[in-house]
Amino acid sequence: MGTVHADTRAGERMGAMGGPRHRPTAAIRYAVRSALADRATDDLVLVALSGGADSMALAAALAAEAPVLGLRAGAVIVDHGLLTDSSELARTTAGRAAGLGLDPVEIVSVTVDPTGRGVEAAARDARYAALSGVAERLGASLVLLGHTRDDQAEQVLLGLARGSGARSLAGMPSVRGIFRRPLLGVTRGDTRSLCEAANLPWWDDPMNDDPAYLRVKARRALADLEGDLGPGIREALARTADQLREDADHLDALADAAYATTPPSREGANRRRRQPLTRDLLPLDRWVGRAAAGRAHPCLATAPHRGRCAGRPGERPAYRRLRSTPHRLARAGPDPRPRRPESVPIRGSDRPRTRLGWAAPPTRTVRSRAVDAADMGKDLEKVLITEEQIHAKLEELAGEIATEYAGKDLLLVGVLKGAVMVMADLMRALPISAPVDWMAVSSYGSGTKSSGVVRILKDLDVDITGKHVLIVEDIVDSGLTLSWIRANLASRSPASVEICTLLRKPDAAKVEVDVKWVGFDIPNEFVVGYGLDYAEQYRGLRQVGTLAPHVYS
Ligand SMILES: O=P(O)(O)OC[C@H]1O[C@H](OP(=O)(O)OP(=O)(O)O)[C@H](O)[C@@H]1O
Ligand code: HPA
Repeated sequence: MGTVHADTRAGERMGAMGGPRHRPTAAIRYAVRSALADRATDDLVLVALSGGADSMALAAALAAEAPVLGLRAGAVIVDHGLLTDSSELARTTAGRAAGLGLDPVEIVSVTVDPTGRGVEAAARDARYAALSGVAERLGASLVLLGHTRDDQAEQVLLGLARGSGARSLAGMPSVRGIFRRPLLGVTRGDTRSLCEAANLPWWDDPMNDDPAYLRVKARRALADLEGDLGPGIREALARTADQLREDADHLDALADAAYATTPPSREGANRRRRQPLTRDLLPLDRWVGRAAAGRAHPCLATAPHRGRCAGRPGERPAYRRLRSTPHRLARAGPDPRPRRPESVPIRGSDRPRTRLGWAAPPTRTVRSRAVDAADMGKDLEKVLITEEQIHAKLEELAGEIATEYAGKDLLLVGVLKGAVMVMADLMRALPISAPVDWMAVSSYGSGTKSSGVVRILKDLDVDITGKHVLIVEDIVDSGLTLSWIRANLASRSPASVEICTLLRKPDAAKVEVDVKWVGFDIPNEFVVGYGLDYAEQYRGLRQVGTLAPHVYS
């Protein structure tokens, strides 16, 4: 890496740039000024400089605009080492950048390893990594890239040829992380024109003429198309990219919203298939993601499905591909792989798992069998809270709750299934009458890990706008469920949202939840009874306790 310092001729160069009456110069300077408008005084902005006309014009505009906006401006030249004279070219370009008044100017040498993906992709990855690295080291807040409308048109054409959906037709975004592309609205002709007006030399990368590269092929194809279809083709393709980007963003936003309200896919592919498409569609990319990890029905683990998910973080599979998934499942029939045994092994943990991934006492296997009611008590190792204690506590809480909500429009919201007992007894203890509604939720978590993101399995039947909502729960353990539910309900414009829980494990808290009424704080042990289950058993116990080791063996 080398550093070249600025010379003092920058002002002269700027004066020679063509001035406001030179249309391409004005357009490029305006584009750069707009891209910098949100920067704070003294921010450092870098330009990624290849030495070609596009990036030289961008560098000149940055050098002219930055001082006006109170910003610092520098340049980074990435030497890909792909040409024999690449280091000399890099040095020359650095000298030109310094001549524009950019400071600092840095050259970064990268190694391009094309194995398995081609030179273009490997060079791009190496370049972006190098640019990010320099920006971070220098504390730059932005890196400007010199892609023009012509590059955008080529990008869209390449996306069209790939046939891979809206996101790839959306072309290059003008903003991605620290990178900005201010010149997407100007043409390659404009950048050359600015360079000529400013008497700025540039060099043409011979790789830009090598038909071995896809981009060069696209450039030539576009030139042909322009001949046949008229000169507006580049602009039209770039406009298509803008429109499709908005569409793709909107679909992503719809997908996120749908995730928040669609039932989960716990029970497997066959059940999911029966759900209506509208609700089913967007969570299907979760299925496709599972396919990538080999966990879903094997018919989903095909290359296209995998390919759309794996290795492209942040990109969703195309709508059409998702839409085909239920049909694939329907055609493929049941999963041919051996089914899980009836017993459910407890993976990766010595505690049973809930929907949010917490665990319980030493455990190997849970038999999914009915437990004789008479045996339930025998399966307890220790009773932590007796039936009498529970009822006394609920009477006490009910009194406080009645005082708090006297004369108010109260709605009790129970969280299925564990809260059934608490709700039933609390309602009967309440001296006021209040309607009740239920929610059922499930975590997005996979395996024994929870993301803490919850999905609604069953939503409330009623609108809670203006109502005082009291969430009634059996237990607050990690707090993840309740903090999510509370935030979700709070977003529906109720008059208030409070929580009442019979049990709380202060030592298990992963997030702080403000619980207004707590029956008992208990130690961080796995408990059952009074609505709380272990593998769906023991909910009917009248007391709360811990299970004996023989249950887990
Ligand atoms: O504080 P957290 O770690 O989020 O755990 C609390 C949640 O766990 C229990 O539900 P569970 O997932 O066992 O479902 P269930 O009510 O159907 O038994 C309980 O009813 C809470 O909703
Ligand atoms: N037991 C049963 N269900 C639970 C628990 C527990 O300790 N914590 C959260 N859900």
